[in-house]
Amino acid sequence: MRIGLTGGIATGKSTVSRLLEAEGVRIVDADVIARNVMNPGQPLLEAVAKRFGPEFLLPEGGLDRRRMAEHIFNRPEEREALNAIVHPAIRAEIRRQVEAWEAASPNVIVAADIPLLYESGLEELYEKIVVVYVPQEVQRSRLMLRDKLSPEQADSRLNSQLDIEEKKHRADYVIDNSGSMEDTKRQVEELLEKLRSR
Ligand SMILES: CC(C)(COP(=O)(O)OP(=O)(O)OC[C@H]1O[C@@H](n2cnc3c(N)ncnc32)[C@H](O)[C@@H]1O)[C@@H](O)C(=O)NCCC(=O)NCCS
Ligand SMILES: Nc1ncnc2c1ncn2[C@@H]1O[C@H](COP(=O)(O)OP(=O)(O)OP(=O)(O)O)[C@@H](O)[C@H]1O
Repeated sequence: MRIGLTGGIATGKSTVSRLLEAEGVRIVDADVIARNVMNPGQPLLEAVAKRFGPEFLLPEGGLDRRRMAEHIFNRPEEREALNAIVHPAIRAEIRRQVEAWEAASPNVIVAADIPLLYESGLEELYEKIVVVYVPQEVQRSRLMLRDKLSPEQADSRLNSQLDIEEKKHRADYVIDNSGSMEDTKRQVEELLEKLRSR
């Protein structure tokens, strides 16, 4: 069974992924894949340098992530340009990993953790979609704290994504991660019970 796991930036997708993994769910992580397709030497980096300029690459050959983040999160057209270069490769690799887990064991539950699942129109690829939700104020303060961002930097990232309330509204299942870790863990267990009894 294929589950899409999404939410907004810093709502707790990785936290929920770890809880699911401890219960035997196989995880495919789009952020990790996105990083790997831009490791030094990866062909996509050439396309990035061609479109954005060589100053977006580090001397060691990898992507200058900080610089690219500053550049794209306030500029929708530039963000779209980066997405157009990297998203096809990310999608192909997500698919490859999901299929590999399924081929390895027939009854497995695979959860693909994809922050931009709705923004990229990937709903149809998953049987059920789980949204990890916190209210935007909680999201904003956890984001600033974790990534040491200014309020302006945090807001530009938040504004680059579909509103978390909209994602909650569209979800098949919602995990509310605004309470304690224990509370989230209980919800994850309940979710798995529902998924396994289907
Ligand atoms: C811009 C980059 C270099 C910034 O790197 P940085 O290390 O600061 O952030 P990181 O990759 O850990 O992403 C953190 C979060 O930002 C959000 N985010 C990242 N890219 C985007 C984007 N193109 N649009 C909207 N939100 C995004 C996601 O919620 C993600 O979980 C990097 O995010 C990137 O390469 N983005 C393009 C690929 C992408 O879309 N990745 C996210 C989904 S697969
Ligand atoms: N229930 C909770 N209570 C308090 N803090 C939490 C809780 N869940 C997660 N956090 C913290 O909030 C931050 C965001 O969580 P996490 O990294 O899991 O989010 P994410 O959705 O995976 O983020 P991203 O989209 O950037 O990958 C982290 O610093 C995490 O430690």
